[in-house]
Amino acid sequence: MSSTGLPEPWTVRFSKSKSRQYFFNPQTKESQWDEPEGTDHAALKQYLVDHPLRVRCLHLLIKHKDSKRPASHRCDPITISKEEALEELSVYQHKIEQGEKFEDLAKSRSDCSSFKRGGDLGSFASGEMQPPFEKAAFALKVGEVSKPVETASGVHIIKRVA
Ligand SMILES: O=C(N[C@H](Cc1nc2ccccc2[nH]1)C(=O)O)c1cc2ccccc2s1
Repeated sequence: MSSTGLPEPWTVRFSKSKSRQYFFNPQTKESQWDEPEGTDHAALKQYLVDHPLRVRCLHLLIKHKDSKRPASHRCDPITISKEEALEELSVYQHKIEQGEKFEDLAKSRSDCSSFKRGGDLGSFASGEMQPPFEKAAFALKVGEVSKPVETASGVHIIKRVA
């Protein structure tokens, strides 16, 4: 039995088209919706808590002059340095720690087009977002807020919501 609770060599994956998890056997190339015979259901449940297949996050992005797309609905072009962006982000980090609503802060300040949705990026799987963002997002527990995360887009605070 592997740490997944599934009998070897079965793995658990996520079907985007059907928006649900499925099970895949890399040896036989079989795939199926139902848990394979002999699955330890409690162990699989815990595994998926510790290794979510997808997460849903809000984020607040502050871009800087070296961002890969230094443009924003808020102002063009973006001229602040990365250090200034990090300085400003720490102000928002403090506001969040003081209980201000993440969505409101993202709506008013984020340079990502997701600002319209309170910074909501929807749910995503591994491989869909820039690696530093993915690493930080998947390390969060539901409800947790990250420390500043740097990507090619700028500097972010991430809140995992699911
Ligand atoms: O890449 C996007 N927006 C970029 C900025 C950006 N770069 C990111 C990098 C990682 C995660 C989110 C990110 N947002 C932009 O507006 O210049 C996305 C916008 C949206 C909007 C809704 C859902 C997903 C996404 S991903």
